Amino acid sequence: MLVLDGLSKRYGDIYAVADVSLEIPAGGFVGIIGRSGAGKSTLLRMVNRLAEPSAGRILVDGQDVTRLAGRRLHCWRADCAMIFQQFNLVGRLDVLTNVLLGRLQRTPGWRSLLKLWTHEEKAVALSALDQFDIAQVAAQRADSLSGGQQQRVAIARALVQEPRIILADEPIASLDPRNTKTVMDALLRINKHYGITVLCNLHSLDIARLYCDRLVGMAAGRVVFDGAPEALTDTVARDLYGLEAGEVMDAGPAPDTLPAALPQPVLA
Ligand SMILES: Nc1ncnc2c1ncn2[C@@H]1O[C@H](COP(=O)(O)OP(=O)(O)OP(=O)(O)O)[C@@H](O)[C@H]1O
Repeated sequence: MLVLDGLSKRYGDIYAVADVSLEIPAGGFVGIIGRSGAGKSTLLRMVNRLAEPSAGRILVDGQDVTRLAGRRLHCWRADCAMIFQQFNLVGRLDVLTNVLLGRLQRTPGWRSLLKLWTHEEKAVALSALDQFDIAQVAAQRADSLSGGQQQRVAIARALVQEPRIILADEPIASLDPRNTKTVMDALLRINKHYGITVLCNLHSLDIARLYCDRLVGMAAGRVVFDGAPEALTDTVARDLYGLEAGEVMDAGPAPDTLPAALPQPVLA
């Protein structure tokens, strides 16, 4: 169980995140939604301490990760795999090596320094690529792949990290609809097949409703909605997004009719 307890982050006079309290049981697929500047990225970045909270606590199975330092903080960061909008691969390295980089924090120091991977590690990395249908590009340079392929490599890298939580910050923001579906399906597979908790910032409300089992709506740093996707009515969504509502919502069909118009998630 991940518990955010009165979590805040202040930049000067601005509260990017203000007094957020959430309980997230292991194994959930939680979508964090809200308009630009609502505090979604800052919230995610506090979970793995890329951003230091100004107040509040983060508890994981009762352990206060806001107080961790040194090796224990390093271990916590290894438990949280991050997926970014811009993939964050090393473009000049081949795909397999990029995936193996996910093992760095779990590899003894001298081997990680020399980037000496065992046969078993390479097999695991290849198998991760295979799960997302991209094993055939393992030897290619990462920067030669399409955006959707690169994001699947990033997800494979996250998987070999053996995380407890995946923090995905707008993972589909730069992808077309077909790649959006492939990448969201990959995240869903990791969540359902391996039971890894996924916290995912999403701009598209329709995608969030389709893939997540819980939505957390943020506005001005605060949580203003927390519930099942079905509970998020169009009226609440319009309040949440204000002027951006037209961009993130379909023309208004009820959630139970949305899947017909959207790509269906695929669980392999
Ligand atoms: N390093 C920083 N320094 C100063 N202000 C910041 C910093 N990071 C975020 N903020 C501010 O905090 C608020 C929340 O930003 P955040 O990026 O968390 O929102 P968001 O919901 O993820 O938005 P977007 O969808 O546009 O990324 C914004 O007002 C932003 O300008």
